[in-house]
Amino acid sequence: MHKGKKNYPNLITSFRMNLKKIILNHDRFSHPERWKTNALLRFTFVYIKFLFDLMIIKNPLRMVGKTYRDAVTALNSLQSNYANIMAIRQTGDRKNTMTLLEMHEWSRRIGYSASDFNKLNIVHITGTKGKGSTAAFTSSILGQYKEQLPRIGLYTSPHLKSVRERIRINGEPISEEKFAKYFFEVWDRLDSTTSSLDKFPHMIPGSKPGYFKFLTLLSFHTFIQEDCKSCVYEVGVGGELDSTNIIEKPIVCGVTLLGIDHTFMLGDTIEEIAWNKGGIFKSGAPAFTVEKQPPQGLTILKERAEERKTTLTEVPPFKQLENVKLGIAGEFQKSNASLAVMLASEILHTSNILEEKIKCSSNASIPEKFIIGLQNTKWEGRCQVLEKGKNVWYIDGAHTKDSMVAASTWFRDTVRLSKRKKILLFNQQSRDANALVNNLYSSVSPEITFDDVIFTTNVTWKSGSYSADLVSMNTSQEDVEKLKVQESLVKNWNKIDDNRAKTHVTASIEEANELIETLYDEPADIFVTGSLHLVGGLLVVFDRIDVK
Ligand SMILES: Nc1ncnc2c1ncn2[C@@H]1O[C@H](COP(=O)(O)OP(=O)(O)OP(=O)(O)O)[C@@H](O)[C@H]1O
Ligand SMILES: [Mg+2]
Ligand SMILES: [Mg+2]
Repeated sequence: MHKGKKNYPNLITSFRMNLKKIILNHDRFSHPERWKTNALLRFTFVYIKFLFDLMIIKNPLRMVGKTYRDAVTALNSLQSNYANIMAIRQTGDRKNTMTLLEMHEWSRRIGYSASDFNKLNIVHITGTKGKGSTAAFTSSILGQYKEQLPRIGLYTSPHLKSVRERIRINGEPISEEKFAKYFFEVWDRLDSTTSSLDKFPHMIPGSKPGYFKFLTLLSFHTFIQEDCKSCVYEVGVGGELDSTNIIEKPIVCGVTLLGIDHTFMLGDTIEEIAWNKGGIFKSGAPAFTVEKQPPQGLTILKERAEERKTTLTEVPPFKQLENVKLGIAGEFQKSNASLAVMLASEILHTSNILEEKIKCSSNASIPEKFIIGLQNTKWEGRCQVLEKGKNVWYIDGAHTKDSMVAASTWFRDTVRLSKRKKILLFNQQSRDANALVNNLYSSVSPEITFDDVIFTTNVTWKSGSYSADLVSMNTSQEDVEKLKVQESLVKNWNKIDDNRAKTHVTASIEEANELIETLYDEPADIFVTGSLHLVGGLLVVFDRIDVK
């Protein structure tokens, strides 16, 4: 038997030698009958072994504990963003100033310096609401220039169904195989290197970066390996101290709508939040922002731009987009799309693809390719309409006041003429869930009255488990188990709802979906909102049903 390394040529050689042995067996002449049976048995054995070895070669990760599932399990073992927030809450240390120093050190250990990332021609986007949508629009516009820019990277957060959604190339999540391959390359490089304990006391040998930092490093590795010509980066939280701020030379920066969120990390006022977001500005990279920012926030952004020796330009909604059906629904997406136009224009101009930058005024003329890119943008879980059987689902992962108002207004305007039953499916675990429901209620009333309201946990399955990709939840397990939040939401709803919709509580998303199926024989419009974890979990449940 050929004992060489398992690779394709060796496998063929070994297969051929085994066949030869079977044929040349001396039984062939002395005992022809016995030879036939033996030969058949041996041939079957050799053939099965060949197929088995081939499988190992074709899928090397499966056999050595480096599958996509293994990668997700390993990733989930890293410190979550939630744990990070809890630590900050306990220590009162909002400004975790070590983050960036550490990011440089982790990068060094996986074989890169920050200057390697500069080659990725980066668009860096921050803001409170609309980062992901703006990033998706920008990537889709750039994707229209395939000849000059064959590969566009896109790094966003959080994910809905699968963590792969965070690292995309040409708008598509990278494959499970590629995710696992690059994941373990980064993981193993971290395992085989160390940092000086004097300089980096947190980086004790064997320790790894937290969940988000790891994914940020993985995105750089992936985009460099895949030779991406331009990359669009969404900030995780804030800007100044975010791990994506290791980006030193973006081509252009964008700031979407500012609002109050992540106050534990960023501060309680719009000024503090704006200061943090303005931390991504870099000299040499012009910055753009949407119009109608809260004035105090805009003032701080302008100061930050000056301090960083760059310009900040407000982008008005472009007239030419008024009648364009954008790939992401919702009136407010017009401002995100307009911002994306300016960001893409900068990349295309510096790459010598567009001779002139697009003029930043409401009557600017926008090239046809831009319009097609905006129309073709795909972004699940934001103002998404899904028809399933007799029901229509209206899905939006809104979880802050502004986006709840925006999403509820979108639902109200989309279904106001429909005579169908109306159902609300809501989840929010860790924020002020009652306040969000109040925003929702006042935005849809009086036009929309719900027949049923379901408050669910964000647990995916009836068995009490989460889909593996959704384990990194920012949820206190204890609260989920006791359904505390949901019970309190029911009480609150009964206070605010004059029409007295029937209220229900479910312990999982799967259960909520089953309940909805049994509520009515007639069709219903179902509004799903409150958290991206609910939306992601529901889409996973739908996928399972579709497979069945
Ligand atoms: N300009 C806007 N005004 C109000 N709501 C918005 C705006 N843009 C997006 N949203 C809403 O915000 C939510 C998240 O959208 P998106 O993913 O684009 O934003 P994000 O900034 O990436 O949010 P996240 O904090 O979840 O990462 C969605 O519910 C969307 O409908
Ligand atoms: Mg956010
Ligand atoms: Mg996002």
